[in-house]
Amino acid sequence: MLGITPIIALYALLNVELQRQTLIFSLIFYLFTGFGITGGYHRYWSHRTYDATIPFQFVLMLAGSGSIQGSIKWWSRDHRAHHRYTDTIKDPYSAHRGLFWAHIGWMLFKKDKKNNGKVDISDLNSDWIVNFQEKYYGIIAMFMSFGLPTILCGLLFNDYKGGFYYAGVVRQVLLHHSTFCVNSMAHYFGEHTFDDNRTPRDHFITALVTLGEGYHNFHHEFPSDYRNAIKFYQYDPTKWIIYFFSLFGATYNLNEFSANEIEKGRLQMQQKKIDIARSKLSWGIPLEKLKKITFEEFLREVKYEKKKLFIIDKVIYNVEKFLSEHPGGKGFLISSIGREVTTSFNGGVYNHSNAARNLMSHMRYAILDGDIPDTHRSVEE
Ligand code: HEM
Repeated sequence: MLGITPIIALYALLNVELQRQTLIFSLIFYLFTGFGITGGYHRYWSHRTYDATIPFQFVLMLAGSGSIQGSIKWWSRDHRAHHRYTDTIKDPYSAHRGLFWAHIGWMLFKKDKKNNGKVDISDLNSDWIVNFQEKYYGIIAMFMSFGLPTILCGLLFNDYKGGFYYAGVVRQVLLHHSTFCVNSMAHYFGEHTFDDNRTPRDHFITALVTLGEGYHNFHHEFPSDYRNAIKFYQYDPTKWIIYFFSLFGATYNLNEFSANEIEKGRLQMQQKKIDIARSKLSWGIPLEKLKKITFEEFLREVKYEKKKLFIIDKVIYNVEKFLSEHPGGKGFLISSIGREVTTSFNGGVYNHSNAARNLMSHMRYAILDGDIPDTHRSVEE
């Protein structure tokens, strides 16, 4: 199927006329069958992120079958393994095996069965809709993917041929690759919003292509949430549709992860990024690594060794190289040498900016050991 349908789709694009009504129908049918995968196979059966009435589940099953992506049981089993063993050899579509493998290679090449990650699918085994679909999968999938669109376009617009080729084959090929992008693009492009230990990423473009599944970093962190992005305006039509049907009771118990925990994860990741950026900058010699000298030793160095030192907040600074660069003028610094000038620095003379305080860290010389006689403290001018 993966190899034949793209060739038929290409033939259709080059040879079969596309009517306007058939195009519109194909788009709607694309959304319908796509939602069968994102809202059905994925968020309902694989992750149980919400509950749904039996008729709604049945429609989800039919819609998902129409995308020809295997049975619910097969799809969800592999998907649970993907979550449990993300990026490892037991992950069926591990992104560590390359973009092509994650996108489609994992279905084209034979896999070693001993690498199949074990997951619990007891709930799927006891789900009668899942079992019904498993039993009649071939016939349901063929009818939903090709039969139904052909019949409907034929009866509605007298376009059986367009219905088969465009609403059937072309739609199905596009939908395949849209879903496959969740395993490939969503693990390669975008932001690690909540966790950067594994490959899933958040990206708006991937969300556009995949009916909202592109906020994949969020999804891997909070897979039990029915949403893939928490802000109502973030592009996730699957979330909107599930919510819309909850207004009529067709879906219910929509699970949302604790907002507090989501925010914690986001902030921790931001902190991690800040820490990495910080570590690339020079912040001066850390205070704990400075030598300690007494006030008498400090005075001796100033008097006999002619060092240009002064004290601010118990830290001794050497401003020798800074004298002529000081934006406030050389005079203020020279008159501060051999003194404790905390008050002057913090507003007594001038309240320095954050930039000045950062700059100052590069002039650290020593830590003051003990107290300072009052006669050597800051002056107010
Ligand atoms: C290592 C220590 C010091 C550093 C790195 C430093 C740095 C600076 C910098 C960057 C400015 C520009 C304005 C700003 O960014 O806030 C400035 C302005 C100034 N500083 Fe300092 N300063 C130091 C110590 C002192 C001391 C001890 C005094 C006074 C006793 C002083 C007095 C002034 C004055 C009066 C201005 C000018 C304000 C103006 O007219 O705009 N500074 N300093």
